[in-house]
Amino acid sequence: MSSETSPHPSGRPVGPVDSSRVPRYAGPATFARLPRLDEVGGADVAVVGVPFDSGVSYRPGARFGGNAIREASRLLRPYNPAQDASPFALAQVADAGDIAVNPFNIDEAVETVQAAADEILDSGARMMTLGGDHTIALPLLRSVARRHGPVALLHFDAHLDTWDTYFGAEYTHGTPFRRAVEEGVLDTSALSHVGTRGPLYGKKDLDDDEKMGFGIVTSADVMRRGVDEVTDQLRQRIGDRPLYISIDIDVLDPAHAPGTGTPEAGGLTSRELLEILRGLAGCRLVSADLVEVAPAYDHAEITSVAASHTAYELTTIMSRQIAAGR
Ligand SMILES: N=C(N)NCCCC(=O)O
Ligand SMILES: [Zn+2]
Ligand SMILES: [Zn+2]
Repeated sequence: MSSETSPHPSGRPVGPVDSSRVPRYAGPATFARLPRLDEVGGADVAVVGVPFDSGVSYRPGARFGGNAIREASRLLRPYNPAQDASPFALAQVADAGDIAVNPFNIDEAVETVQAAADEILDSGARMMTLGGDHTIALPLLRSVARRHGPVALLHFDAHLDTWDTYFGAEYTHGTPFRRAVEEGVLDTSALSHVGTRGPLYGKKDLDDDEKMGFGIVTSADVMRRGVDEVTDQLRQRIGDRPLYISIDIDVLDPAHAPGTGTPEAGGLTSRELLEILRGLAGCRLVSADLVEVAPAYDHAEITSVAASHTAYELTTIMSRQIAAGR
């Protein structure tokens, strides 16, 4: 397969396969048709799949999310006009494959994800994870905090995911951010949920969440106040802190993302999500995850296409930061 840019030893990043020469539906899928990490030796941004969904409370299937996003990402192109940037020319972005996580033992899976993330971050790369359920945000945040100290968090989700336990279990997809606050891996002066909606177990859910330091921009706030105002507010809260963005695809309305495990009506449009992300382009984004894509419930790749574009905006933000030396 031919590549658009020359190999890394020449000093220039290896870009995606040229889709004007090799049909975009040909060959095994990597994210955005980028090279595999082992083909380029090292990366500035490592895209990595996390095939894990043993922490879910309802529909399973997010273990298949990473590969569905890779398949849908075949249609991404190398220039991002919304951010006026060619993300894969500004930095070496590569597909690092999947982390081999134990589906039968959540504690072990959490450790495996953390160890794999440590290895990626220790190489100096930023990390964009694809797939998995929201349980994995905890080990990813532990790893990011080990490198950067407590980070600002922007959490896009229908749900708070700051609940305490399910069936007595501490590590589930509904509890990662409570654990993260307890463990001190988050900068509690800069925590925001975006897109929150839907029924809760009780008002205490919100009281607990506020005590942990979270601010909430609900899905209805985005609709009423508009993308620009909301994004300004988020940007101010983040400031120059190292930032982690965690995106649960169920932040989107089920019309925009049916392929997910715990859908809630009344969510963001994919246009709103993409525009909010673009408005965060100047932020010091150190790593990000995109979770809860469950392809078995998807139709016509609606969810995985939205997810692939979301990951594209995130990798563009990271590449621009790298090119700017931040
Ligand atoms: N989709 C995520 N991450 N969490 C949803 C948990 C909602 C619940 O079962 O109560
Ligand atoms: Zn959710
Ligand atoms: Zn979630």
